[in-house]
Amino acid sequence: VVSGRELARQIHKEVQSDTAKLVAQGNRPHLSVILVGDDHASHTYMRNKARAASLLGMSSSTIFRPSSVSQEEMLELIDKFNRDRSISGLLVQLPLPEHFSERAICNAVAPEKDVDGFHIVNIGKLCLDQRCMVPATAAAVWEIIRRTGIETVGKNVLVVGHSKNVGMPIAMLLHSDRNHERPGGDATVVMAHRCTPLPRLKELASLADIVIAAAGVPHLITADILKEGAAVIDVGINRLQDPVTGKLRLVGDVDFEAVKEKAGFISPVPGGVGPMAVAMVMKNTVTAAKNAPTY
Ligand SMILES: Nc1nc(=O)c2c([nH]1)NC[C@@H]1CN(c3ccc(C(=O)N[C@@H](CCC(=O)O)C(=O)O)cc3)C=[N+]21
Repeated sequence: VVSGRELARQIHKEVQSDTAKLVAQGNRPHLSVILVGDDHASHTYMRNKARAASLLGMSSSTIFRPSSVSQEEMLELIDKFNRDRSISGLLVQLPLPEHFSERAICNAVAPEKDVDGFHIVNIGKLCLDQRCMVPATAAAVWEIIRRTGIETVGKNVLVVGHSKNVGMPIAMLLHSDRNHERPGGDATVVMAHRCTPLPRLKELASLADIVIAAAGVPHLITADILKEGAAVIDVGINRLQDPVTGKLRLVGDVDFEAVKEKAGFISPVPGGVGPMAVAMVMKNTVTAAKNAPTY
Protein backbone atom coordinates (compact mmCIF):
# COMPACT_ATOMS: atom_id res chain seq x y z
CA VAL A 1 0.00 0.00 0.00
CA VAL A 2 1.56 3.25 -1.17
CA SER A 3 1.11 6.06 1.34
CA GLY A 4 0.29 9.30 -0.44
CA ARG A 5 0.60 11.05 2.90
CA GLU A 6 4.16 9.79 3.34
CA LEU A 7 5.17 10.74 -0.23
CA ALA A 8 3.47 14.13 0.21
CA ARG A 9 5.69 14.70 3.27
CA GLN A 10 8.76 14.14 1.06
CA ILE A 11 7.53 16.71 -1.44
CA HIS A 12 6.64 19.09 1.37
CA LYS A 13 10.25 18.94 2.61
CA GLU A 14 11.56 19.81 -0.85
CA VAL A 15 9.03 22.59 -1.34
CA GLN A 16 9.70 23.93 2.15
CA SER A 17 13.42 24.27 1.47
CA ASP A 18 12.79 25.92 -1.92
CA THR A 19 10.32 28.27 -0.23
CA ALA A 20 12.88 29.22 2.40
CA LYS A 21 15.38 30.15 -0.34
CA LEU A 22 12.80 32.31 -2.09
CA VAL A 23 11.85 33.97 1.18
CA ALA A 24 15.53 34.79 1.78
CA GLN A 25 15.49 36.55 -1.61
CA GLY A 26 12.45 38.55 -0.55
CA ASN A 27 10.13 36.53 -2.77
CA ARG A 28 7.73 34.62 -0.54
CA PRO A 29 5.49 32.40 -2.70
CA HIS A 30 1.83 33.37 -2.42
CA LEU A 31 -1.11 31.21 -3.48
CA SER A 32 -4.50 32.81 -4.12
CA VAL A 33 -7.55 30.57 -4.35
CA ILE A 34 -10.88 31.82 -5.67
CA LEU A 35 -13.81 29.85 -4.34
CA VAL A 36 -17.30 30.32 -5.77
CA GLY A 37 -20.39 29.11 -3.92
CA ASP A 38 -20.65 26.82 -0.92
CA ASP A 39 -19.82 23.36 -2.29
CA HIS A 40 -18.70 21.39 0.75
CA ALA A 41 -15.98 19.38 -0.99
CA SER A 42 -14.50 22.52 -2.59
CA HIS A 43 -14.24 24.13 0.83
CA THR A 44 -12.45 21.03 2.17
CA TYR A 45 -9.91 21.04 -0.67
CA MET A 46 -9.36 24.77 -0.31
CA ARG A 47 -8.68 24.39 3.43
CA ASN A 48 -6.22 21.55 2.72
CA LYS A 49 -4.34 23.79 0.29
CA ALA A 50 -4.33 26.77 2.66
CA ARG A 51 -3.08 24.57 5.51
CA ALA A 52 -0.31 23.11 3.34
CA ALA A 53 0.76 26.58 2.20
CA SER A 54 1.16 27.88 5.74
CA LEU A 55 2.92 24.67 6.83
CA LEU A 56 5.48 25.15 4.06
CA GLY A 57 6.16 28.82 4.78
CA MET A 58 4.16 30.25 1.90
CA SER A 59 1.39 32.73 2.26
CA SER A 60 -2.05 32.13 0.85
CA SER A 61 -5.41 33.79 0.63
CA THR A 62 -8.86 32.60 -0.32
CA ILE A 63 -11.36 34.90 -1.98
CA PHE A 64 -14.97 33.81 -1.55
CA ARG A 65 -17.68 34.74 -4.03
CA PRO A 66 -21.35 33.74 -3.91
CA SER A 67 -22.62 31.37 -6.61
CA SER A 68 -24.55 34.33 -8.04
CA VAL A 69 -21.31 36.06 -9.08
CA SER A 70 -21.23 36.81 -12.82
CA GLN A 71 -18.62 35.59 -15.23
CA GLU A 72 -17.83 39.24 -15.98
CA GLU A 73 -17.03 39.97 -12.31
CA MET A 74 -14.90 36.83 -12.10
CA LEU A 75 -12.91 37.81 -15.19
CA GLU A 76 -12.26 41.25 -13.66
CA LEU A 77 -11.13 39.68 -10.39
CA ILE A 78 -8.79 37.28 -12.18
CA ASP A 79 -7.38 40.12 -14.25
CA LYS A 80 -6.68 42.09 -11.07
CA PHE A 81 -4.87 39.09 -9.55
CA ASN A 82 -2.90 38.48 -12.73
CA ARG A 83 -1.47 41.99 -12.44
CA ASP A 84 -0.82 41.76 -8.68
CA ARG A 85 2.92 41.07 -8.35
CA SER A 86 2.53 39.80 -4.76
CA ILE A 87 0.57 36.79 -6.07
CA SER A 88 2.71 33.92 -7.42
CA GLY A 89 0.01 31.31 -8.06
CA LEU A 90 -3.69 31.65 -8.72
CA LEU A 91 -6.35 28.99 -9.01
CA VAL A 92 -10.12 28.99 -9.34
CA GLN A 93 -11.60 26.00 -7.58
CA LEU A 94 -13.74 23.88 -9.92
CA PRO A 95 -16.53 23.02 -10.56
CA LEU A 96 -18.11 26.43 -11.12
CA PRO A 97 -21.87 27.05 -11.18
CA GLU A 98 -23.79 26.27 -14.39
CA HIS A 99 -23.78 29.81 -15.79
CA PHE A 100 -19.98 29.83 -16.12
CA SER A 101 -17.81 28.82 -19.00
CA GLU A 102 -15.06 27.01 -17.10
CA ARG A 103 -12.88 27.16 -20.17
CA ALA A 104 -13.15 30.97 -20.33
CA ILE A 105 -12.28 31.21 -16.62
CA CYS A 106 -9.28 28.85 -16.89
CA ASN A 107 -8.02 30.77 -19.92
CA ALA A 108 -8.28 34.07 -18.04
CA VAL A 109 -5.63 33.04 -15.50
CA ALA A 110 -2.16 34.16 -16.57
CA PRO A 111 -0.38 30.97 -17.79
CA GLU A 112 2.68 31.67 -15.61
CA LYS A 113 0.45 31.88 -12.49
CA ASP A 114 -1.74 28.95 -13.51
CA VAL A 115 -0.78 26.46 -10.77
CA ASP A 116 -3.69 24.21 -11.84
CA GLY A 117 -2.21 23.87 -15.34
CA PHE A 118 -5.67 24.33 -16.85
CA HIS A 119 -4.91 27.29 -19.15
CA ILE A 120 -5.13 26.25 -22.79
CA VAL A 121 -1.46 27.21 -23.32
CA ASN A 122 -0.35 24.94 -20.47
CA ILE A 123 -2.50 22.10 -21.81
CA GLY A 124 -1.02 22.66 -25.27
CA LYS A 125 2.50 22.56 -23.86
CA LEU A 126 1.67 19.41 -21.91
CA CYS A 127 0.55 17.73 -25.14
CA LEU A 128 3.71 18.91 -26.94
CA ASP A 129 6.00 17.61 -24.15
CA GLN A 130 7.14 21.13 -23.35
CA ARG A 131 7.92 22.33 -19.84
CA CYS A 132 4.70 23.63 -18.29
CA MET A 133 2.52 23.77 -15.21
CA VAL A 134 1.28 20.18 -14.95
CA PRO A 135 -2.24 19.73 -13.51
CA ALA A 136 -1.79 18.76 -9.85
CA THR A 137 -3.79 15.52 -9.82
CA ALA A 138 -1.97 14.17 -12.86
CA ALA A 139 1.36 15.30 -11.39
CA ALA A 140 0.37 13.49 -8.18
CA VAL A 141 -0.15 10.20 -10.03
CA TRP A 142 3.14 10.70 -11.87
CA GLU A 143 5.09 11.33 -8.64
CA ILE A 144 3.48 8.34 -6.90
CA ILE A 145 4.63 6.13 -9.78
CA ARG A 146 8.13 7.66 -9.91
CA ARG A 147 8.80 7.72 -6.19
CA THR A 148 7.48 4.20 -5.68
CA GLY A 149 9.84 2.97 -8.38
CA ILE A 150 7.08 1.59 -10.61
CA GLU A 151 8.50 0.99 -14.09
CA THR A 152 6.58 2.61 -16.97
CA VAL A 153 8.78 2.27 -20.06
CA GLY A 154 7.13 -0.19 -22.45
CA LYS A 155 4.51 -1.14 -19.86
CA ASN A 156 0.78 -1.37 -20.47
CA VAL A 157 -1.12 1.40 -18.73
CA LEU A 158 -4.89 1.55 -18.55
CA VAL A 159 -6.38 4.93 -17.67
CA VAL A 160 -10.04 4.54 -16.75
CA GLY A 161 -11.82 7.87 -17.21
CA HIS A 162 -11.14 10.54 -19.81
CA SER A 163 -11.96 13.80 -18.05
CA LYS A 164 -10.00 16.78 -19.35
CA ASN A 165 -8.68 17.72 -15.91
CA VAL A 166 -7.60 14.26 -14.73
CA GLY A 167 -7.69 11.29 -17.15
CA MET A 168 -6.37 13.16 -20.17
CA PRO A 169 -3.30 14.76 -18.50
CA ILE A 170 -2.44 11.46 -16.76
CA ALA A 171 -2.51 9.61 -20.09
CA MET A 172 -0.45 12.41 -21.65
CA LEU A 173 2.29 12.16 -18.99
CA LEU A 174 2.49 8.38 -19.13
CA HIS A 175 2.54 7.77 -22.87
CA SER A 176 4.88 10.56 -23.93
CA ASP A 177 8.60 10.40 -24.69
CA ARG A 178 10.96 10.33 -21.71
CA ASN A 179 13.67 12.19 -23.67
CA HIS A 180 11.74 15.38 -24.20
CA GLU A 181 11.73 18.78 -22.48
CA ARG A 182 8.97 17.46 -20.22
CA PRO A 183 9.93 13.80 -19.72
CA GLY A 184 7.16 11.24 -20.16
CA GLY A 185 6.66 7.63 -19.10
CA ASP A 186 7.07 5.96 -22.51
CA ALA A 187 4.26 3.53 -21.67
CA THR A 188 1.65 1.98 -23.94
CA VAL A 189 -1.40 3.87 -22.74
CA VAL A 190 -4.99 2.87 -23.37
CA MET A 191 -7.95 4.91 -22.18
CA ALA A 192 -11.27 3.40 -21.22
CA HIS A 193 -14.33 5.48 -20.40
CA ARG A 194 -18.10 5.41 -20.03
CA CYS A 195 -18.57 4.23 -23.64
CA THR A 196 -16.19 1.30 -23.23
CA PRO A 197 -18.24 -1.91 -23.01
CA LEU A 198 -17.65 -3.77 -19.73
CA PRO A 199 -16.21 -6.91 -21.37
CA ARG A 200 -13.71 -4.69 -23.18
CA LEU A 201 -12.77 -2.92 -19.92
CA LYS A 202 -12.12 -6.32 -18.36
CA GLU A 203 -9.99 -7.42 -21.27
CA LEU A 204 -7.91 -4.21 -21.15
CA ALA A 205 -7.55 -4.41 -17.37
CA SER A 206 -6.28 -7.99 -17.55
CA LEU A 207 -3.43 -6.78 -19.79
CA ALA A 208 -2.50 -3.69 -17.76
CA ASP A 209 0.69 -3.44 -15.68
CA ILE A 210 -0.62 -0.16 -14.27
CA VAL A 211 -4.28 0.78 -13.81
CA ILE A 212 -5.20 4.40 -13.08
CA ALA A 213 -8.80 4.61 -11.88
CA ALA A 214 -10.26 8.07 -12.51
CA ALA A 215 -13.85 7.41 -13.50
CA GLY A 216 -15.75 8.49 -10.39
CA VAL A 217 -17.50 5.11 -10.11
CA PRO A 218 -17.16 3.38 -6.73
CA HIS A 219 -15.95 -0.25 -6.86
CA LEU A 220 -15.50 -0.13 -10.64
CA ILE A 221 -12.09 -1.80 -10.43
CA THR A 222 -12.43 -5.22 -8.83
CA ALA A 223 -9.72 -7.79 -8.14
CA ASP A 224 -11.00 -10.36 -10.68
CA ILE A 225 -10.34 -8.11 -13.70
CA LEU A 226 -6.73 -7.27 -12.76
CA LYS A 227 -3.46 -8.87 -13.67
CA GLU A 228 -1.59 -10.36 -10.69
CA GLY A 229 0.90 -7.81 -9.32
CA ALA A 230 -0.47 -4.82 -11.23
CA ALA A 231 0.06 -1.32 -9.82
CA VAL A 232 -3.28 0.32 -9.09
CA ILE A 233 -3.56 4.07 -8.54
CA ASP A 234 -6.97 5.19 -7.31
CA VAL A 235 -7.92 8.75 -8.29
CA GLY A 236 -11.65 8.36 -7.54
CA ILE A 237 -13.35 10.55 -4.95
CA ASN A 238 -16.81 9.25 -4.09
CA ARG A 239 -18.74 10.04 -0.95
CA LEU A 240 -20.85 7.04 0.03
CA GLN A 241 -23.14 6.56 2.98
CA ASP A 242 -21.86 3.79 5.23
CA PRO A 243 -24.66 1.20 5.52
CA VAL A 244 -23.74 0.52 9.16
CA THR A 245 -22.99 3.94 10.66
CA GLY A 246 -24.99 6.05 8.19
CA LYS A 247 -22.03 8.46 7.94
CA LEU A 248 -20.57 9.69 4.65
CA ARG A 249 -17.42 7.80 3.81
CA LEU A 250 -14.82 8.69 1.18
CA VAL A 251 -14.13 5.84 -1.25
CA GLY A 252 -12.25 5.63 -4.52
CA ASP A 253 -13.03 3.72 -7.73
CA VAL A 254 -11.18 0.60 -6.56
CA ASP A 255 -12.48 -2.26 -4.43
CA PHE A 256 -9.57 -1.66 -2.05
CA GLU A 257 -9.84 -4.64 0.34
CA ALA A 258 -9.88 -7.28 -2.38
CA VAL A 259 -7.54 -5.52 -4.80
CA LYS A 260 -4.79 -4.98 -2.22
CA GLU A 261 -4.38 -8.78 -2.03
CA LYS A 262 -3.77 -9.08 -5.77
CA ALA A 263 -2.04 -5.81 -6.71
CA GLY A 264 1.71 -5.22 -6.52
CA PHE A 265 1.06 -1.62 -5.46
CA ILE A 266 -2.13 0.16 -4.54
CA SER A 267 -2.78 3.76 -3.52
CA PRO A 268 -5.64 4.13 -1.03
CA VAL A 269 -8.48 6.66 -0.80
CA PRO A 270 -8.25 8.70 1.35
CA GLY A 271 -4.50 9.09 1.91
CA GLY A 272 -3.31 8.40 -1.64
CA VAL A 273 -3.57 10.74 -4.61
CA GLY A 274 -5.46 13.45 -2.62
CA PRO A 275 -2.65 14.58 -0.30
CA MET A 276 -0.19 14.28 -3.20
CA ALA A 277 -2.36 16.53 -5.37
CA VAL A 278 -2.30 19.19 -2.66
CA ALA A 279 1.51 18.84 -2.44
CA MET A 280 1.81 19.28 -6.22
CA VAL A 281 -0.21 22.52 -6.14
CA MET A 282 2.35 23.75 -3.59
CA LYS A 283 5.21 22.66 -5.82
CA ASN A 284 3.62 24.48 -8.76
CA THR A 285 3.27 27.60 -6.61
CA VAL A 286 6.99 27.55 -5.80
CA THR A 287 7.76 27.07 -9.50
CA ALA A 288 5.53 30.06 -10.33
CA ALA A 289 7.32 32.18 -7.70
CA LYS A 290 10.75 31.15 -9.04
CA ASN A 291 9.76 32.08 -12.58
CA ALA A 292 8.12 35.37 -11.63
CA PRO A 293 9.87 38.53 -12.87
CA THR A 294 11.81 40.23 -10.05
CA TYR A 295 12.20 43.70 -11.55
N1 LIG B 1 -9.33 24.22 -9.79
C1 LIG B 1 -9.29 23.05 -9.16
N2 LIG B 1 -8.10 22.51 -8.85
C2 LIG B 1 -8.04 21.31 -8.20
O1 LIG B 1 -6.92 20.83 -7.92
C3 LIG B 1 -9.25 20.65 -7.86
C4 LIG B 1 -10.46 21.26 -8.21
N3 LIG B 1 -10.44 22.46 -8.86
N4 LIG B 1 -11.63 20.68 -7.92
C5 LIG B 1 -11.71 19.43 -7.21
C6 LIG B 1 -10.46 18.59 -7.37
C7 LIG B 1 -10.27 17.55 -6.30
N5 LIG B 1 -9.07 17.93 -5.58
C8 LIG B 1 -8.64 17.34 -4.39
C9 LIG B 1 -7.79 17.98 -3.51
C10 LIG B 1 -7.46 17.41 -2.29
C11 LIG B 1 -7.96 16.18 -1.94
C12 LIG B 1 -7.61 15.62 -0.60
O2 LIG B 1 -6.96 16.25 0.21
N6 LIG B 1 -8.08 14.40 -0.29
C13 LIG B 1 -7.90 13.76 0.98
C14 LIG B 1 -9.21 13.65 1.76
C15 LIG B 1 -10.03 14.89 1.78
C16 LIG B 1 -11.44 14.62 2.33
O3 LIG B 1 -11.56 14.06 3.41
O4 LIG B 1 -12.40 14.98 1.61
C17 LIG B 1 -7.42 12.33 0.77
O5 LIG B 1 -7.67 11.77 -0.30
O6 LIG B 1 -6.78 11.80 1.68
C18 LIG B 1 -8.78 15.51 -2.80
C19 LIG B 1 -9.11 16.10 -4.03
C20 LIG B 1 -8.56 19.05 -6.14
N7 LIG B 1 -9.29 19.44 -7.20
